[in-house]
Amino acid sequence: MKILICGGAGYVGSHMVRYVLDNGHDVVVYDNLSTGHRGSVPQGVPLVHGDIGDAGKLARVFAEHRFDAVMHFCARSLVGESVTDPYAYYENNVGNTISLLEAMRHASVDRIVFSSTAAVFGHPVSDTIDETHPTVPINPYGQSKLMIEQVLADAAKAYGLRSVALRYFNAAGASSCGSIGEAHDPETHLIPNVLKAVLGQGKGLKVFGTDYDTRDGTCVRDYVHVSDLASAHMLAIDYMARNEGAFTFNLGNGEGFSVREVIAAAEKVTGRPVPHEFAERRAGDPATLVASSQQARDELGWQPAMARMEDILASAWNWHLQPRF
Ligand SMILES: NC(=O)c1ccc[n+]([C@@H]2O[C@H](COP(=O)([O-])OP(=O)(O)OC[C@H]3O[C@@H](n4cnc5c(N)ncnc54)[C@H](O)[C@@H]3O)[C@@H](O)[C@H]2O)c1
Ligand SMILES: O=c1ccn([C@@H]2O[C@H](COP(=O)(O)OP(=O)(O)O[C@H]3O[C@H](CO)[C@H](O)[C@H](O)[C@H]3O)[C@@H](O)[C@H]2O)c(=O)[nH]1
Repeated sequence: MKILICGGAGYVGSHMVRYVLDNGHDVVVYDNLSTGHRGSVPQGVPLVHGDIGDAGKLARVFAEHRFDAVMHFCARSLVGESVTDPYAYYENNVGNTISLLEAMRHASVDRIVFSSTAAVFGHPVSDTIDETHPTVPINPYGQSKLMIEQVLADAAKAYGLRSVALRYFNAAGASSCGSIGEAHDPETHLIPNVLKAVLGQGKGLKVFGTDYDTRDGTCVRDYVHVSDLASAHMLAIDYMARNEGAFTFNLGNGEGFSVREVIAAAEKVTGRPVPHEFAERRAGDPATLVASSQQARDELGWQPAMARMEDILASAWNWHLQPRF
């Protein structure tokens, strides 16, 4: 197969590129490098430096290659920024995604895997979140992703588009070879900030909130390894070959870790203390987000291989010791 990976220079996308290549398929990366890195795209993989909002450039790429499917990782994805600058989020995550979908339609490419998020659910009403959980996003980021899930459902009916929206919980970890990892600037995610604190990098780790209704007062999240997210995308491509329509799956390991537990596990894995201080709650953080991924296991045949927190942290630590870009 030949797959167009939009956002393939970013964190999750660059792990996807390697996974697709390792499985013997061809890849073209399309990325505007707004948050991605040229250096994270492997040598020899075509990288088109372009924006998915640029209909002309997209049309040329679709005319030049015959793609079997698209994987779409492009987004703005900072929850706080989405609250202060919602236009930018709706423009990129909704408007530009529709431009990509239009380009696919014109080129008769009818399969897409879309990066959705646990942020579509808002405040959970059950201990674990499955696909039947209500979707009531509490910020424009989550809302923008939910809007595209709706667009994909409508496009299935109107144009016969096949799609799988994968709602990742908290993506984490790095490639086993240590060549790529999580390199956002600014970095807002917990695990990289914990490991930077170990290394004395960054502004110092702050634990946002200690008065949540959780076992130790800090927020609980379900961390899922990037390579397991990648395997789910390949399974989603297989799934679309067998099934017509628009589908959504939740991707997590079904186990929650509090911020304090992540810090403790990082101290164990690195053998070093994690300097940190306690701070006010961060706006827009639900207390607990834990997935039920039974549907992904049953229907996609998904089996996470790096589900243990120690393994996730060890892979991230390996990269943080020698970040390449
Ligand atoms: N990281 C997580 O924990 C997480 C969790 C849930 C969902 N997601 C979603 O997964 C996807 C990937 O996340 P990530 O952490 O790898 O983000 P990232 O910022 O590292 O990667 C996004 C990539 O898309 C590119 N991009 C953005 N807008 C573009 C545009 N208009 N045209 C072309 N390229 C564009 C960026 O340059 C970057 O390379 C996003 O859609 C995000 O919302 C991430
Ligand atoms: O320096 C930090 C960073 C994070 N946290 C806490 O650690 C937990 C995890 O925070 P992350 O920023 O790592 O991830 P989020 O849970 O905020 O993830 C949200 O944003 C992601 C995209 O950035 C995904 O879309 C995801 O689905 C969505 O829930 C939160 O309780 C947060 O308050 C800290 O205490 N200190």
